[in-house]
Amino acid sequence: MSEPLLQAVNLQCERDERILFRDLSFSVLPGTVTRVEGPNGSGKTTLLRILAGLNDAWSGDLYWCGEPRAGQRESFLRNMLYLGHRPGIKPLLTPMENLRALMAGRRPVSDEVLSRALEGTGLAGYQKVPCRNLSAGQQRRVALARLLIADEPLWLLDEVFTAIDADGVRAIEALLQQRAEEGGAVVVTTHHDLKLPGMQRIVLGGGQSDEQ
Ligand SMILES: Nc1ncnc2c1ncn2[C@@H]1O[C@H](COP(=O)(O)OP(=O)(O)OP(=O)(O)O)[C@@H](O)[C@H]1O
Repeated sequence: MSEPLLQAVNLQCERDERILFRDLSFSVLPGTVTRVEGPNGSGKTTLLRILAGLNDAWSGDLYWCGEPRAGQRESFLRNMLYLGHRPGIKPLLTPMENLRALMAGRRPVSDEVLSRALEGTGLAGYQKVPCRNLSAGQQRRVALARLLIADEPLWLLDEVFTAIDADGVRAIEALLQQRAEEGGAVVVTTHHDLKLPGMQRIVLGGGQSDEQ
């Protein structure tokens, strides 16, 4: 079996004197999609932010490619893509400008590639419209265009299906599956009834983790 990209051992997180999860252990293997599920407030976003390195209020161990993640910050950040539950785009900027900003500090990408990614998420003709004039779903699609130019093997995606129509949902599902088939790994929180072959589930809020 291949080595996990990410491994969590006995993770625990407490918020406002309430334990969100404890003894949470799982491995994120290359070629897999993992769905984090649970009711509102069960800690899905918190867990994803912990995995992404954006939340330090936890105990336990996290490993990146078999080594403690803390000692591999640079490699981890270079190879991980995190999309938060808000689209995280700037309303005054156009989709092109936003996508360019989302790629900043990563690698140079031509306008042609950015434009094709926006077209790929259904935003043809909107590349130069300020994002404040786009619908909620279109704004989400600006952020999702980032996935079409992502070469990071690990994707951590928080509620990316929010405000997306049925065709868009199918397109995202296909994208997640494709990333896994290419040898990457995806961890996604969602209330959407995501079902993919071999999908691993992490159930928060009193449930248990298993594999479908
Ligand atoms: N910045 C914060 N400071 C203190 N408590 C917080 C903070 N963010 C979230 N919490 C608390 O942590 C708990 C888990 O929140 P979290 O957003 O991780 O849940 P979730 O499972 O993603 O919920 P939802 O399905 O509603 O998105 C909640 O009880 C929330 O009140």
